[in-house]
Amino acid sequence: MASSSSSSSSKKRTAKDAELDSGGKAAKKIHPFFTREAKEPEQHGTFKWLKPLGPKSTCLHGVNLEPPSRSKVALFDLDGTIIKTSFGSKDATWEWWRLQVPAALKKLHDDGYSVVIISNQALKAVALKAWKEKVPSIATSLSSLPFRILAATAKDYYRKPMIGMWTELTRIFKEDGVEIDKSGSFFVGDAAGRQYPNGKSDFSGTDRKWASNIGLTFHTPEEYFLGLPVHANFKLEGFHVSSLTELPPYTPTHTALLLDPRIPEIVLFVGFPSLGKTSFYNRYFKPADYVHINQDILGSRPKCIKAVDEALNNGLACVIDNTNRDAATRKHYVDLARKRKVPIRCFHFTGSMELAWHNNLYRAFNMPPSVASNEPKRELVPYLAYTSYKGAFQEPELSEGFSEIKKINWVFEGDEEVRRHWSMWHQLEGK
Ligand SMILES: Nc1ncnc2c1ncn2[C@@H]1O[C@H](COP(=O)(O)OP(=O)(O)OP(=O)(O)O)[C@@H](O)[C@H]1O
Repeated sequence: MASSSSSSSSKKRTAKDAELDSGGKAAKKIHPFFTREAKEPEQHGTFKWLKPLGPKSTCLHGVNLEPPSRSKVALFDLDGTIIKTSFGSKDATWEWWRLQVPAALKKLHDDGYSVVIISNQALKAVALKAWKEKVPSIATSLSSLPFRILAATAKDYYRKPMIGMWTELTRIFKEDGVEIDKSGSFFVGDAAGRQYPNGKSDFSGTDRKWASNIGLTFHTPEEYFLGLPVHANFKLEGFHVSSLTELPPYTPTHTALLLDPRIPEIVLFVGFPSLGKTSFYNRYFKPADYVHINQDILGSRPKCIKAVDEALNNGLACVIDNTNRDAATRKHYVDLARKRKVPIRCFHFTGSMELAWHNNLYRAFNMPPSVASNEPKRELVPYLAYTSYKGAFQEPELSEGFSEIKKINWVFEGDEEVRRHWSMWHQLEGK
């Protein structure tokens, strides 16, 4: 089935598939550079690169001297904050962002803070190699300052504004018996979404989003190092769940979700990947013993059709939980319903592509343990699956042979902790 072919592979993604990033492009594979170095710490003067973190070693981890784990943490972005931006440069030269920076960092250490640098560095291998040489050279200039650095080298869970580097940091501190005091800690970064009177704006708002996701006080470098007034005019771009309007869970039409009296029928779902179709099935149809038909699980459309046929033979109703994006795909099931003389209802999940992509990132990277322990582990579905759904989508129509089309709206379900995670900024690239 064309519509679900992209999502169908998603439940069985291999590690290779999972390296696809948003935009459907092949993500940077982990360069052998990382795997070679992973074994031994690399010592450069007082600085050493430790074993990279994460299942795919995509989070570089280094320390200058022996940084103490303290409950108050002063966190800094690197490029455009501690040093002048030289992003992607292939040489290891650098300059302080402003001359005040080293003394300010030293003072924080003396005042009882842990100093930690948090950086996005999804660079090509040559630039990354230069960058890895640059950090020890910065450390040499800060030789008496113990600090820790974490750097996300891929477009994954570690990349700001995703909170992976924070999760690792809290874990490292916990191993030292230290709970980070969020209210006494702060983050300084230049990617603040600032809008300027001349019409220009910051290249992104990623640092401010990261602080907001975690609940940390945020400062720009100008505010923190130079004492300039707070720059209040900022705009964070991209999808945030606060933009969703509240809607009823489904359109009131002539039938309830479950038919009364219950008869064998086909319920066919239509909607972007990760828009909550399976969750909806589990919540409403599973308890009513509807058979779950899913091409990701069964492997092919003929197998789905066979399974539907068998369910109907046994007097059961079933749900086709695929993306079913176009009329040609849906026709296979409409024809089967006609042949078996049972009704077929279409449930169209109307949430946007932005919401679906957001849920995809949430599901792959940011579900709280209470949800993750109840759902199968799912890799990130490539962005291409969303754009191809959108490109080929045909609005379902009664004339296709449905007895009813019900619109299913997104309604958040979950407790405060689930909402906290789901409401974070989820983004792998762009603004
Ligand atoms: N109503 C909801 N409230 C909160 N979270 C939800 C809700 N529905 C789904 N989710 C979460 O969104 C993510 C995607 O949901 P789900 O896996 O059900 O989507 P799907 O449409 O079946 O995806 P696919 O087509 O890729 O199989 C999951 O992590 C799920 O926990």
